[in-house]
Amino acid sequence: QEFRLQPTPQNYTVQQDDSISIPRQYRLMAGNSLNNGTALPLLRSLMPEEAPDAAFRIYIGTKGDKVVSSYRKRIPQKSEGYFLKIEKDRIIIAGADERGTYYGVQTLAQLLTLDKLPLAEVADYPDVPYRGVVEGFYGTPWSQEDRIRQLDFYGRNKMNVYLYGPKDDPYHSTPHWRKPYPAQEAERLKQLVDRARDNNVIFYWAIHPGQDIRWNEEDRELLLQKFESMYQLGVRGFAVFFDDISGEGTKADKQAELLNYIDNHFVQVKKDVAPLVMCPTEYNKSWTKVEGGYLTTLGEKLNKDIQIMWTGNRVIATIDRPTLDFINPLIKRKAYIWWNFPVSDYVRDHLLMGPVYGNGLDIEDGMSAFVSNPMEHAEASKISLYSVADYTWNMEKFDSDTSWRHAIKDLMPLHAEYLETFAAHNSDLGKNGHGFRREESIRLQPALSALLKSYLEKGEIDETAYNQVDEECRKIILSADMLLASGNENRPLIDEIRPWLTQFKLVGEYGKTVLEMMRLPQQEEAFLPGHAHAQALQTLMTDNDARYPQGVKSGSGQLMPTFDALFEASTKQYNQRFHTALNARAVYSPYTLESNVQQLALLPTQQKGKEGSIAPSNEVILWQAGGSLTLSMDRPRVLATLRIDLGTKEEGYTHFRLETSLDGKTWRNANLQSVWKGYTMQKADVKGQKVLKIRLTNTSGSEQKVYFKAFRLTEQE
Ligand SMILES: CC(=O)N[C@H]1CNC[C@@H](O)[C@@H](O)[C@@H]1O
Repeated sequence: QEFRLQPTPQNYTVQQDDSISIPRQYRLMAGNSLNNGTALPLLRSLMPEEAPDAAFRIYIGTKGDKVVSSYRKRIPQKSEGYFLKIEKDRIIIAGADERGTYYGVQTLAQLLTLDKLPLAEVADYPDVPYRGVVEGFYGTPWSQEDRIRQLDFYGRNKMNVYLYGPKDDPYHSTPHWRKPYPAQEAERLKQLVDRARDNNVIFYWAIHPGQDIRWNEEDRELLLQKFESMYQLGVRGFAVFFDDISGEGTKADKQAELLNYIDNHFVQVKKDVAPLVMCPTEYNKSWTKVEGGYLTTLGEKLNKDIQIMWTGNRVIATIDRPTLDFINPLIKRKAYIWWNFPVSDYVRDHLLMGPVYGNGLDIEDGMSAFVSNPMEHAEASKISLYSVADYTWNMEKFDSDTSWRHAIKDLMPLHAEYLETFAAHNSDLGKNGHGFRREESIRLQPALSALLKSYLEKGEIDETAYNQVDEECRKIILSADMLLASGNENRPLIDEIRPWLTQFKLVGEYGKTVLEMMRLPQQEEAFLPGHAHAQALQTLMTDNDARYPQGVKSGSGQLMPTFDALFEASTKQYNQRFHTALNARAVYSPYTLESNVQQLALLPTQQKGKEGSIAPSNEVILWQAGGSLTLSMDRPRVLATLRIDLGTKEEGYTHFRLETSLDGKTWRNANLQSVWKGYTMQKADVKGQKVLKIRLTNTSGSEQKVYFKAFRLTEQE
């Protein structure tokens, strides 16, 4: 693929017919303003040979430095803007500010990867003021090495903020947000803060106190002391997240009072701290009752420089002009977008490796920030993050597919074609509680549907489509093997996605086996081995790695549904022809969920062996009075255990009634016994009971706010 600068610059011209060889030595003319910045160290790391008498010169400085005064008018008048010019005997890098100058050097770094330096002129600046990542997901927090690599990646891609807020860090959230980090963790955080500075990234440390904060002076002082301890580690950006909580901590006026206090007595006092950021409890439109006044209270009371985060019209949503036209007037400032993609903590059996698309290309003026909440798989998230960097720097010129392909090449240049095959078929989320879906297997979709359509409707094989799908299955198997054997090119990535690569290969083999079956439903003997092999592959694809209790899904959007449908159709044909009863069901979940509780209705059910479950939800569930959830079996089954965790203490369960039924008409109570304290995990005494349905109803007469952390059953052997 052709060379491109990343992110796409606002203005970039090259003299086509000319270039210079990269100077071995150069005389550096640097402005004083850069003395303790990171632009010079970066430049020196790229071009090591400084020589006072060298003919070639590099002029580098920020607006106001004498050394670049003659280029002053060429510097874009925009925060973090820069002017870069390569001439025969000199390079000029002039920034609107220190970070702009640093970005000019990052752009030069990319040009230096070419064999010869083009006589280029770049006048560049970012569209969105704050661009980057919020590590804000549930699940295994990123490791120290993950974060170091991420910060270097943000520097190269001109992202300027990283917000540290992993939900499962006990010192970020309940129970230890009031306590300073133990020495070892503190030291690691200090390393990250230093690495962020090297990459000109503002390191924000976020606190998530809302689940148990008390609105009193003691907690306020404890929170400020915690911020002070982080400031001592070098942190210069602070955030308070009030998402996914219920109870006292959700009050807007109290939240505003606390934030203003922090702003007035900490942020404004320190003078070298970035604007305070907060995540509201009502952080998306589907949960907001405007007349309730939560958002307007924040909009009116919060100091104007405090940033307010927003995930869009729903928890997981793309961002467009109507989204911003709704929220900005309410909060009386530009929303600080928290984009919940490619986060996968609600679909942990999937990887989200597809293109970044669906956000408006004309909304740069409507937001103060756009930060992505990524997957717990740091390296794999870089495909999306590369494109988020591209999109937020130059929105109008953003091209989703071009950016996606370059993101893949950036991640694994030597294996890009194989990683692209893998990523193309691992992008949809599958059925999920948020109803958010993505395109998958886009290029193969026409062949998949043509193959299926002709086979189902006419029992015929569309040879063109057949050959395309067959060829793709070959590429899938090859890609999986090539990536698994790719050695040190990007070992951290392969370590993260290895279970999905193994699964991906099985999907390819399953596809080939099903394609062979399609040719044989009239052959009494020859059909059988293929059918048996297909079933073996189905077993291997569902009983995958015990280390991934949440399961591992690959190609679930298009490939697997097509292959399963073809497996069923060919087997049904065979059974009709030879009056046999071969199993013709490929994918089979014996459990179905029905609910009139909006946030539960779409949750997928899972089965692994004798265990059945409803996928948990991360957010607080607004469970209306009389609302119920019913899990139905395909036939009566004998239960061993049922575990339900609503994340509430003992008394919370008194608001609910659990019932079982054998026929869906007559119901009997199953009472809930507590099995351990803390977040009470509940067990229902259904041992040995044969049931067809299980129903959980809010019988309290009023709306209940609970979590939905677990709903798991086991059947008797
Ligand atoms: C503001 C927000 O989205 N908070 C939560 C809850 N919503 C999305 C989840 O997947 C989490 O990753 C996220 O941390």
